[in-house]
Amino acid sequence: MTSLEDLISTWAAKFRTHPDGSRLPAHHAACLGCGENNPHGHHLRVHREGDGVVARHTFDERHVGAPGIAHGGAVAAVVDDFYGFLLYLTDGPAVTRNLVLDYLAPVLLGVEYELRANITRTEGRKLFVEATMSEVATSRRVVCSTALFLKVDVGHFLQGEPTGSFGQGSGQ
Ligand SMILES: CCCCCCCCCCCCCC(=O)SCCNC(=O)CCNC(=O)[C@H](O)C(C)(C)COP(=O)(O)OP(=O)(O)OC[C@H]1O[C@@H](n2cnc3c(N)ncnc32)[C@H](O)[C@@H]1OP(=O)(O)O
Repeated sequence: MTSLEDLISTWAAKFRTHPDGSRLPAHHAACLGCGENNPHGHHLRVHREGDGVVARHTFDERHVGAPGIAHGGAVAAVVDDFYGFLLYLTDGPAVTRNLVLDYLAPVLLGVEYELRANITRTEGRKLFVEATMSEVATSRRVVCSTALFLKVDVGHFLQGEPTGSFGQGSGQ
């Protein structure tokens, strides 16, 4: 199994190295939002677009809240993880301190949505970010969000105990 220290060394190398239009790497292979090896995960595929990030995502029966409608917590998880890709365009890791979502309309299962996010401003350790989620077919906006990320050093990530599948796979 890959150690957390190994993961940290590969993750730190991912900052500021991505050409415009390129696919951004997963946070790690077991990540709930984007990891290829997480059977409960959302398997987000995110690209850089200028100073922002963009992705398309479809929720399925694993994410159901009301019948046919994505659970609000699942939507928040996707938006939170999606923000985590903006960090690759900065100079180091940060974590979510504050996450705000406006659920403007139900997010429907089986419907494709486009997510977009960008950094609105930075103040020292603080990264203020915003995101939207819109239905691809109609451009109807269903979620808008703001969040505050705080830069941390890599020691922050040594607070947890890695579990069995942590770190396996390419993380792409
Ligand atoms: C490299 C390794 C990688 C490994 C894999 C990575 C995967 C990544 C996956 C990513 C997945 C997606 C992402 C995820 O899911 S990240 C997972 C979810 N997030 C967390 O677990 C974070 C938990 N929280 C903490 O650990 C601490 O609270 C942190 C470290 C964040 C800050 O604790 P710290 O003690 O350091 O900070 P502070 O309390 O002095 O505050 C600092 C400053 O901030 C200001 N402030 C606070 N709140 C607000 C507010 N609401 N509006 C405006 N300002 C606010 C505050 O006044 C102060 O300002 P100033 O007085 O300095 O001016």
